[in-house]
Amino acid sequence: MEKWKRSKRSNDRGKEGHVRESSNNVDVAESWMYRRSIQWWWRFPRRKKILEFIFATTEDLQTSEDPIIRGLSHYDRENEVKEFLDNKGTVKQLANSGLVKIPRMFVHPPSSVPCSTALQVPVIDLKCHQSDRRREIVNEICKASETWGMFQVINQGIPISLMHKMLESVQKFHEQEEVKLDSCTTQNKKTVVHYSTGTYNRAKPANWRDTLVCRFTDGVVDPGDLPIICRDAMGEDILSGLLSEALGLSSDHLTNIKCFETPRLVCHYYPPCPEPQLTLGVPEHSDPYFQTVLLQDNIGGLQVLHKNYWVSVTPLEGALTINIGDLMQLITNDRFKSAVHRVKAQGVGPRVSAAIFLHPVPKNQPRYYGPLNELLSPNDKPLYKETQQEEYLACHLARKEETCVPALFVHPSDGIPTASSAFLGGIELQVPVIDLKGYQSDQRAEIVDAISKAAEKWGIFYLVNHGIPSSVIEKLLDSVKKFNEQPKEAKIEFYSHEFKNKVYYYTLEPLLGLSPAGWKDKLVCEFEDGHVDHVAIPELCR
Ligand SMILES: O=C(O)CCC(=O)C(=O)O
Ligand SMILES: [Fe+2]
Repeated sequence: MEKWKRSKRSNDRGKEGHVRESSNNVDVAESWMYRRSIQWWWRFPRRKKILEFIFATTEDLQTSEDPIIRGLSHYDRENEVKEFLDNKGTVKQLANSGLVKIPRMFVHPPSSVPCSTALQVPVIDLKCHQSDRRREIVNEICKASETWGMFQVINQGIPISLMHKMLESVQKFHEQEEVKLDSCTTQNKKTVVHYSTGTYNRAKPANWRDTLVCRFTDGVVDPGDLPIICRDAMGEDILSGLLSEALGLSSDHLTNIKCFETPRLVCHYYPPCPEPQLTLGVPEHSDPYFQTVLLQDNIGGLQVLHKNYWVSVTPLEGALTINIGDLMQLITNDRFKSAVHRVKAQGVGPRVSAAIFLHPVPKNQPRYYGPLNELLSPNDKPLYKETQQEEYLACHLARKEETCVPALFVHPSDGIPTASSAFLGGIELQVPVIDLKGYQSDQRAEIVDAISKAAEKWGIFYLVNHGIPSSVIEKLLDSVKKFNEQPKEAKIEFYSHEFKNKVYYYTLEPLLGLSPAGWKDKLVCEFEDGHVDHVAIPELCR
């Protein structure tokens, strides 16, 4: 499962991530590097960001309206979190305080994926689903689940007045004079209700929303525990039948294997945000369950990733949004796609939504799910091993933790595995080590032979006994470290993208281009004519 997630993301990014320069006006008198730097510098407006970043004061960074610049500013997160929690700890409370700049902890890195208004999430009319239109509806659901992983349904039989009532009650809950966090965490045998505005003890950006979660732990849902709209189970019986048929299975198949056994109700409240371009209500994710049924109000903000574009799920009166989850993708062996989606913060609102996540059987009766045999033809390989929900969830959460690197630095995966053992399939995988001892005497022929082989096969090798004292090597590494660890002010005199200089220090070079940033800062000292200009070198490194 982990594998597909990574490659899926990286493919998406890869498509737009690698734009190469073409240099048609070749002037042989100029060095390639210099020409390229000039082209970059003038061609892309992102050079402005570099200038802003270099010359910014801490205050400029902290108040910039640019998410890249603001996101690079340092801040005392612990203090911000404390202040937020001391001040009642809800985003609604924060929004109501009249602030014009959002706290730094809410700043999310910008997405490198563009938005599209040309594409439209499918809308499927379920009217007459039990009669002559059923075949047509099943086909539409099948196509939408295979290509989008998300669609809206209308005429599913739930009265619009009930939908409004549900959203109103969510709004009322969140707008209570004082929502007491502790008293909301009630626990009885059947239901756990948990009110939260997020987890702040991680380095990840905080989300611009408050959330109420109701979990029905043992799978036995007491209708009295549920808001009225959920008592109709959001029409999930209808959908379960239609989805089963869309897969060519009998209509009770998904119900029989208990895909939708345990619902979890999540009620979100997204207050209006003074800087909506800097934050997110829900960051990019897929739902790690079988299916989600979502009711949203008319504010908008939900977006789904499709063909490498963010596409808005336009609010439609009386519609429910159906979202295929990871486990559905797993049992259909990738036929149905789990939708990657996010919720953008809005300047207006509040926005209110209620989602029902459909899980399989509860924790105390674990059940394993793998690609369904019924869906595998003799030539199909199951793409996933069997897993149970808890195991999958743990994996999903761990993966979420990994991805807190700003989008600017995310590189597409090359898909090449790393050989962690020295032997792979019986072949020795170790970079050659060549001992230079005796290179001027009897060992010379042997050494030359080893170098020739290593150069042909590997293109890289270690040298030992090369005559450079280890104290010199240590000193060099130490000076590199010391140079980089100096305060910004000490390094700024070397900061340059003019590759004509003999010594230059730079970082974030891709702000000039379109490829992802490297996780490094770089000091370059060029001695083209073999003449080392000591004065040009930073003192620490001489
Ligand atoms: O509020 C929404 O529109 C979507 C929320 C969501 O994606 C989630 O809770 O997983
Ligand atoms: Fe979601």
